[in-house]
Amino acid sequence: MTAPILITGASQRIGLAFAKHCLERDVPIIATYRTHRPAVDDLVQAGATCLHADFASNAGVDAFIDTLRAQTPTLRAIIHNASDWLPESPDTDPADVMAAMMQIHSTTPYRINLACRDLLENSDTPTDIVHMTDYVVEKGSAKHIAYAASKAALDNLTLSFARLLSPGVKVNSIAPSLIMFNEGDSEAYREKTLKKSLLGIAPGETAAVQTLQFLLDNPYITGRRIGLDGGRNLV
Ligand SMILES: NC(=O)C1=CN([C@@H]2O[C@H](COP(=O)(O)OP(=O)(O)OC[C@H]3O[C@@H](n4cnc5c(N)ncnc54)[C@H](OP(=O)(O)O)[C@@H]3O)[C@@H](O)[C@H]2O)C=CC1
Ligand SMILES: Nc1nc2c(c(=O)[nH]1)N=C([C@H](O)[C@@H](O)CO)CN2
Repeated sequence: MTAPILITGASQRIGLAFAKHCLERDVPIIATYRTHRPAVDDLVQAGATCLHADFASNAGVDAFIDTLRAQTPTLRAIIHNASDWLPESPDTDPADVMAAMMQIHSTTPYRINLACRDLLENSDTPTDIVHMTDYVVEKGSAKHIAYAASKAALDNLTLSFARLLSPGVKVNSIAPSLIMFNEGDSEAYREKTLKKSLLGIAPGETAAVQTLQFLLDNPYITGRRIGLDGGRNLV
């Protein structure tokens, strides 16, 4: 029986694309969703186990962990993909922005990794944790300060968990910059953002899926950050 891959935040965009990619390769998937979309029903139809989870509170994280552990005795990988891209705003208390960003991007992966390490270690072949971070861990962000700090915390979790879980579990980050736009992004924003990298494109979900698969397939990379950013660091 092939151990399943857990991917969080898989009801849309990159998470959904990776879940579909795995199912097409007959790799079992446990996908979390917060919002029930038709895509969740499609994943179930395709054979995925879809679990509702809201990681905004520790109670929600712990309830998910209990459900996950009742679902499977082993995992092939954990992909921490769930994320909110919250900007600072005059309407929001900065303390609330920081708390929300740290909760989803740092506390949630931290608690799940510690509580579920045995599901990864119960394997006679290498297993993986992948943290989806962001290029801004290198540079910060003037408009998403708490978001960037929380992704930098996640980037650092990669180093600690790589040390803690070696040699059985590889732990890496993927640090994307623009992968895909959001509905409603203006033409002006799109034009400005495309110019931020050398390659000047929004590659789409496939670029992230390819990078995830590369890490799962590679037996000799751990504790590393893979920049998926079109050369943004050189602009
Ligand atoms: N898209 C891009 O260009 C870039 C993406 N990244 C990173 O790559 C990853 C994937 O990006 P993308 O696909 O755009 O991500 P999304 O913005 O689409 O978010 C992924 C999912 O996270 C889920 N989520 C958010 N908050 C919570 C919560 N409190 N509890 C449970 N689930 C939650 C949402 O669930 P639901 O919809 O079900 O409510 C959402 O579908 C993210 O970590 C992102 O930060 C980094 C740089 C660029
Ligand atoms: N959870 C999300 N994080 C991020 C998103 C997103 O849509 N959801 N988008 C970006 C931008 O594409 C940014 O990289 C453009 O410079 C960043 N993070």
